[in-house]
Amino acid sequence: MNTAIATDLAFDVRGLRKSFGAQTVLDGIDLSIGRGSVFALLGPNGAGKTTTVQILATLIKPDEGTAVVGGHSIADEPSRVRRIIGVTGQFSAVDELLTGAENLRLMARLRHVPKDGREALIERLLRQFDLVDVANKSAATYSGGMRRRLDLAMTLVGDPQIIFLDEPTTGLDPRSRRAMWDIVRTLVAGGVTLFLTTQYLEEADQLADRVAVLDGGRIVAEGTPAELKAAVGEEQLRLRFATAEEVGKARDVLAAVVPIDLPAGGDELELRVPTPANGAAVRSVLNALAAAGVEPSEVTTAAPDLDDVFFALTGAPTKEES
Ligand SMILES: Nc1ncnc2c1ncn2[C@@H]1O[C@H](COP(=O)(O)OP(=O)(O)OP(=O)(O)O)[C@@H](O)[C@H]1O
Repeated sequence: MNTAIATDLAFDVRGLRKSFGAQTVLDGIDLSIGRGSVFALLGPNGAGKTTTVQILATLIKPDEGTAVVGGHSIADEPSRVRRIIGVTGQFSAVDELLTGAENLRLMARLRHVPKDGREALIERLLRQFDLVDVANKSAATYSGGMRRRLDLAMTLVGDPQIIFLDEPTTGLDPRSRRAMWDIVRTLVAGGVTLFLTTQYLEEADQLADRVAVLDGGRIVAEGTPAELKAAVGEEQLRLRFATAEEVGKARDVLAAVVPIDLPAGGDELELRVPTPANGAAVRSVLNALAAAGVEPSEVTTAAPDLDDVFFALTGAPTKEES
């Protein structure tokens, strides 16, 4: 019996909870994600991103809560959910002993792609994912980027409506990361819904229509990347100093000028000061510093990034679990 629920939502998630032993990993997660959009679940290592994906992909069960994925309840119709999703995770489905083409062929059989369409599909995917030249080489010889592309190509066999990408670019070099982003953009143009997890703020910013920030088992913020950035002001002054001592001094001086805790910058020699990017505002910051005898070695203005958003929301920089 098909008890599909009519909805414009690809995901309708209410009150998901999950603990492992005494450790509460998800402490009440609600999500509404429209069809055809890219959603990014952003959080540091150990925040519970993979656990969320595993629950929504019906690989593990939540302790509490409900989720409707592509119109099907994960509790009542897990096999229907499985039929319309594809999952690429940190544990890839690629069989290293097989070639790229053989991996795709195996997946086509598993996904019941009709026999007469299989080879054409495999050729198309090899082309789409730039794997034609290595199609007949064993996957064990592939670079990290090639393996990730093959994994994603395998996920597309069977035309899933919803694709989970669990940290798709972790460990890839910048070039492979950009290549993966381009592939993701092509997928979205084709109409699929993407549920992406990432620790990279820039990745969420680049790809996602909406972002949710997961911290301490809860969603601490949700919105478009632009909305989240707006939460920390439109502009910031980035001040770089020569020594940590100068940074400390500047922090004390600016505490009187800017009435918020200053987030640390990309490294400990940078301070990020939320301020309008106009002459008067910038001058007042620099004058206050000069009066105290602290001179930044470098001054730039920039839009805040999602690192700043994370700091503003949680009072701490993104932290990996210890
Ligand atoms: N099967 C399990 N048994 C016990 N603990 C688990 C299990 N799966 C996950 N955990 C724990 O749950 C927490 C969240 O893990 P999860 O993998 O969901 O985080 P994550 O946000 O995906 O992190 P990462 O970026 O490291 O993959 C971690 O502390 C992890 O050790």
